[in-house]
Amino acid sequence: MSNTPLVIAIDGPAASGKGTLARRLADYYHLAHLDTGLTYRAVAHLLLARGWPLDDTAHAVEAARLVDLGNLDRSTLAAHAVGEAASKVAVIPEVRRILVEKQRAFANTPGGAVLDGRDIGTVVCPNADVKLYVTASAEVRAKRRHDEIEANGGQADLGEILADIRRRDERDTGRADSPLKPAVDAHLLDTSEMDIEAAFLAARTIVDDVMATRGKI
Ligand SMILES: Nc1ncnc2c1ncn2[C@@H]1O[C@H](COP(=O)(O)OP(=O)(O)OP(=O)(O)O)[C@@H](O)[C@H]1O
Ligand SMILES: Nc1ccn([C@@H]2O[C@H](COP(=O)(O)O)[C@@H](O)[C@H]2O)c(=O)n1
Repeated sequence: MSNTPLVIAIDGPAASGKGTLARRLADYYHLAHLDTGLTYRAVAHLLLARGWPLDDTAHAVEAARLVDLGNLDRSTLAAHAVGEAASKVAVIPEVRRILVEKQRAFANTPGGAVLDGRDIGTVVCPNADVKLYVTASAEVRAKRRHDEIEANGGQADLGEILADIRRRDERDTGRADSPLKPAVDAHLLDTSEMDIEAAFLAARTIVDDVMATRGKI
């Protein structure tokens, strides 16, 4: 087995299950994990908290510089409205440049890392050892997000969530800078008909196969 640190890049649309897979894979292969969506959420959260417009580049840049990867509070940033706002600040190239620099530094964690987001395989870690593009139909993703909100004691309307997911997909795939798309060398994983365990097993099989081919395991 080689000592080269393993870097796994996971991309995909909202609620596709990439975060769940990233956490499971990081745990299994003993790698550090970064949910890069939280970095865009942190910028949006700061703008919202200070009452600054989401398209105000100067303030968004200031907020991006303040993002501390060691201090991303998932519970504060998880709110649906913050996710929506994040996809608006994510279109600002200057914000992306600052956050991508921080994400790349994380990817260089000595023991290896898993990063999940929208542009990890294409922009942040183009040389990642393994790239996964995790997807599922918009209907399946909306149902998963709906069930997640209800399981956490919230109330959710499936139709509204589906509309939000479609809007977010459009914004993420349609922006000029670093749009969401599979890297040419990404392995596609459609989890529409897989539960979490099946998706994890499929992802592990891909990682193990790639690493075996490259002589790293
Ligand atoms: N294969 C699966 N089958 C059923 N439920 C799943 C599956 N994968 C993930 N989930 C559930 O779907 C919800 C969304 O998953 P997750 O948060 O991992 O998605 P995500 O792609 O990281 O979303 P976002 O980009 O919005 O953060 C969670 O409640 C998770 O438990
Ligand atoms: N690498 C990334 C990660 C996220 N974004 C944007 O942030 C929004 C929120 O992300 P979540 O994964 O937490 O839902 C997302 O809709 C993207 O617009 C990004 O651009 N690049």
